[in-house]
Amino acid sequence: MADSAETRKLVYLVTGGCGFLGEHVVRMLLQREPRLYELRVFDLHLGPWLEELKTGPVQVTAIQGDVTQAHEVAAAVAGAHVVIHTAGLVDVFGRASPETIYEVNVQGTKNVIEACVQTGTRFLVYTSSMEVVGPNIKGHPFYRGNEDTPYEAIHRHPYPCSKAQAERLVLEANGRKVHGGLSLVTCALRPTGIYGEGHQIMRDFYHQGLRLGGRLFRAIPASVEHSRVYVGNVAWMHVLVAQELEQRAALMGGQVYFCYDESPYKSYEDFNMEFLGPCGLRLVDTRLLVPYWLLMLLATLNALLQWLLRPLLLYAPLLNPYTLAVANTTFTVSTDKAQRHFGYKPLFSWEDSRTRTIRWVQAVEGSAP
Ligand SMILES: NC(=O)C1=CN([C@@H]2O[C@H](COP(=O)(O)OP(=O)(O)OC[C@H]3O[C@@H](n4cnc5c(N)ncnc54)[C@H](O)[C@@H]3O)[C@@H](O)[C@H]2O)C=CC1
Ligand SMILES: CC(C)CCC[C@@H](C)[C@H]1CC[C@H]2[C@@H]3[C@H](O)CC4=CC(=O)CC[C@]4(C)[C@H]3CC[C@]12C
Repeated sequence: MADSAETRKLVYLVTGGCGFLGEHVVRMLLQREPRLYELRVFDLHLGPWLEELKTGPVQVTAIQGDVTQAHEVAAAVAGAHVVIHTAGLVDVFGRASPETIYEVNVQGTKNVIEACVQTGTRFLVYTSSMEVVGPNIKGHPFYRGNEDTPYEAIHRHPYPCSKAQAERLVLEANGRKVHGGLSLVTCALRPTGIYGEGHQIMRDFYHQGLRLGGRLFRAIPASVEHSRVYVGNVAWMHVLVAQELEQRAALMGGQVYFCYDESPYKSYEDFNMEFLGPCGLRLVDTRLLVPYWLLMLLATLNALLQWLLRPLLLYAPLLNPYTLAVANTTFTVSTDKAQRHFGYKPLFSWEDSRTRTIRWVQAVEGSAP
């Protein structure tokens, strides 16, 4: 569509717009939404990179705010046509308290919904998570499942519990009357493990490998497969849903969609090695040396240490009972619901996603050959 002033009339708000996914959503909107007049980026922590975005035809408004504060959310939402709500505490490492996780992920989402209703914003896209489904506390595998696959979604950990509650609130809000008398149209997207430029856990793995002399020690059997999805494709799905939600409200309203692309099914560690291998790391297979019971013992000791040290410092290693359980339970998605409902196709191929991620690891860690 030609870039002309009369086509630019929409106001978008992205909460969590300075996060790993949020930044990619912001940049994707600027590249792929020709109707954009104003892009509001709402985050607790604003990134300096936002300044470079203010030189284009779209008005980029940086809003430092807290989704737990209803009045701040209402002020940011007022006048927006679409809200893409990605803000959240993504914590399975014990960094934040369960109360804080609930406050941000559930109460924060309630505040966004109520702000849409009070100010008349009609379209809300929520970033949910695969964790709303599983893996469950019984360790049941979810093998090539889709949005309709029966699965006993039982959670105890604060993070998946909070995401499940928030998703339910968003879906239940679909159809509510907003200020002005029209209906709210909501939709929730469920990414699996997101990877790509800006993925902090990938960076943590790389640093761990450097500390261990260029080696990482396998803790997860190669047979345990996880679905992963490239951040650029997750961002693209968010933008496409936002663009299609008005025209396809009857079909898409109140629906959930897994985020997927052509990334291969692999164990979490083997998948990471697709990027860390070309950066010089090697995965040492230690399944004979480090049996599961020993890993469970180490994970439990980490949790105990975290609890003991909490008054003094934050000790939050990757390995804890929850991450070990999730990593050791197959969770793979096979679906085309997003394509059937709103024509989604991945924007980035697996080869492109892999190359971009490798280049990012090499660039940020100075390991380029
Ligand atoms: N990283 C992953 O593998 C997956 C992430 N998700 C979901 O995607 C969303 C984004 O996750 P990531 O980008 O990975 O996390 P992130 O931590 O990089 O980004 C979250 C953003 O939300 C902001 N935020 C946190 N608390 C806030 C508050 N009280 N008020 C305003 N902003 C606040 C943070 O400052 C951050 O910029 C989250 O909702 C998460 O649950 C879903 C599936 C997988
Ligand atoms: C035994 C090892 C030390 C474990 C290392 C891998 C773990 C840190 C990660 C294995 C699976 C990851 C989670 C999964 O991708 C699903 C997720 C969805 C989200 O919404 C947020 C992130 C996460 C919980 C993700 C976190 C890291 C793992 C537990």
